[in-house]
Amino acid sequence: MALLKSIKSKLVVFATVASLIPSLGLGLKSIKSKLVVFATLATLIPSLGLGLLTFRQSEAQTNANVTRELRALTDYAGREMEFWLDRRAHEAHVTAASGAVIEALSASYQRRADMLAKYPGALARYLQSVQGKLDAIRELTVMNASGKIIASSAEKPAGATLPDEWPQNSVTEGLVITPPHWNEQYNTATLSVAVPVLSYDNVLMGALVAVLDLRNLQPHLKSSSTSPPGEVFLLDPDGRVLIGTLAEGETMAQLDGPSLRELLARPGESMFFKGLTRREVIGLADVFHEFPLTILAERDRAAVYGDWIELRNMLLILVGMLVLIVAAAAFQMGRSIVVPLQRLMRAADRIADGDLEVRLSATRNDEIGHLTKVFDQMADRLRRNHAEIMAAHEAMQQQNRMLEKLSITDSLTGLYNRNKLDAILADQLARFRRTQRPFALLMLDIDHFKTLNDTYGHITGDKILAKVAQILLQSIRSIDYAARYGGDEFIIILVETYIDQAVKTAERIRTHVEKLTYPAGKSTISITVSIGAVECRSDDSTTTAVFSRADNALYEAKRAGRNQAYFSR
Ligand SMILES: Nc1nc2c(ncn2[C@@H]2O[C@H](COP(=O)(O)OP(=O)(O)OP(=O)(O)O)[C@@H](O)[C@H]2O)c(=O)[nH]1
Repeated sequence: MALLKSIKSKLVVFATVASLIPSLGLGLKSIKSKLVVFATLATLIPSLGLGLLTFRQSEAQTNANVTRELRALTDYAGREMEFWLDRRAHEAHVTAASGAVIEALSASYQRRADMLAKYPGALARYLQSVQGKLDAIRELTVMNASGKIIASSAEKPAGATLPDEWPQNSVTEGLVITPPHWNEQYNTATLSVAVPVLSYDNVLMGALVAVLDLRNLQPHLKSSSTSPPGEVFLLDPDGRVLIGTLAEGETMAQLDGPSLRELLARPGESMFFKGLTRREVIGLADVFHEFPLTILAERDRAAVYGDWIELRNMLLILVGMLVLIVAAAAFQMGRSIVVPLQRLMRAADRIADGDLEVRLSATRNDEIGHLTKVFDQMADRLRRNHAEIMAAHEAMQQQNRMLEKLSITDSLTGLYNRNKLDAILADQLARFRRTQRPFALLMLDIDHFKTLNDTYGHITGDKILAKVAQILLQSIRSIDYAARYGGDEFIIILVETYIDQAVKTAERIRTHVEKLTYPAGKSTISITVSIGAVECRSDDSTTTAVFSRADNALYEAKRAGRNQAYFSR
């Protein structure tokens, strides 16, 4: 039973732990663990509930059946005992009514010395002969009315202590039974039956006491064919076993006090207790009405409930396995939902982080597969839109760059325009103030350009302007600036340059321009430039001041005959 109990408790603990593990491990936050817990509970509660309910009912039914059978056993034993006693009483009555007994007691009663001397021996032999024929009787003793033993079948008659009221009882009831007890002399459980011996004229002369061997009753306690299974015992008032139906060799202990008291307190009611063989039994007691004798019927509990317990354990194992299977299926189902969802979540996170190169391939045809497909389409559309936006952005940036360039470029020559020139000059002036490193400014003007225009036309004039711009760009460093100031005037800013170096650059430009020849029909155009050069000074408070000084220098160059560079410090 201890083993079965432990299996049962293990299963209960297992089922509880199995249902708790996912919830403990995952804190019931994920869909997966929620599904597992739900499926486990949905399986565990109805199957365990229904199963246990059924088993409770079947246990109650089994209990009722066993109780009924045990009652049948005690009833049967009680009836058999009564029959047996009746038969023994009858045998005692017949013996008591025999002439030998009556005459012997008559002699004693009449105090006839001759008879008294003759009868005891003869009576004893008679009693021995009768007792020898009756299996259930161990001793027959004849007593006179005052309780004195007249004769006995036994050498040492056990005698009997007859109750004080015996003479009356014996006449009226005809029978006195002493409580059964363990008889050391005969080494068996016995009880004594005393029947009155009456004279022929119905006067009580004495009694015949028969000592009955209860072992003789033992085969009658249970019917081998009709009695239900179980063992029957007769107990004395202290709970000691007098006889029982147990097979020979089975050792029997005394019933423990509390169990005995409880059994006696509820006669006919079954209960579980440690039986006489120290095994767990279900049993009930009945009290014999004639005298203090308890009839105990019991059955081995394992034998009664063995099948039931096995079935219950099977149910628990089945439920445990069912829970495991369902939990595993739910876990798998949860996984099949959660894993693709996690894939989708990771992909969504990557998109949220700006990585649009996410592609999921939908391998399933269910809702998740549909969701994955839609997600892929959305990501595709997002990629296309993003590419379009990026292309538009790039185009816009290019346009902006072009616009920016146009806004600072002279369209005819490709040099910086006047606006940009103003900004560059302001910047250089500020830089000079910061670093005290001067820059130089060259102002150029094509000589007699009006005449050239007038002679060869404006288009040729434009081409000459572009050629001069080209020479300017080729003549300066990459850090320097060249701009068209307006009409046929150009400005060059030489960064971190003193006037001496500036004059050299101006001279180089002048020479290049002078050497320039441009074909125009049959003739060739040659041009010259006049250049005014200045170095910025600390008293140049504005860009206009620098321009003004450069303009003056140019004017001086023109005035000096053109095709020359003039500088002022
Ligand atoms: N082809 C062409 N001519 C221009 C352009 N802008 C201005 N001009 C002309 O350039 C001429 C400039 O003449 P000026 O600088 O005043 O006089 P000049 O003939 O060069 O004489 P000096 O400068 O004194 O040597 C004018 O006739 C303008 O019409 C232009 O973009 N293209």
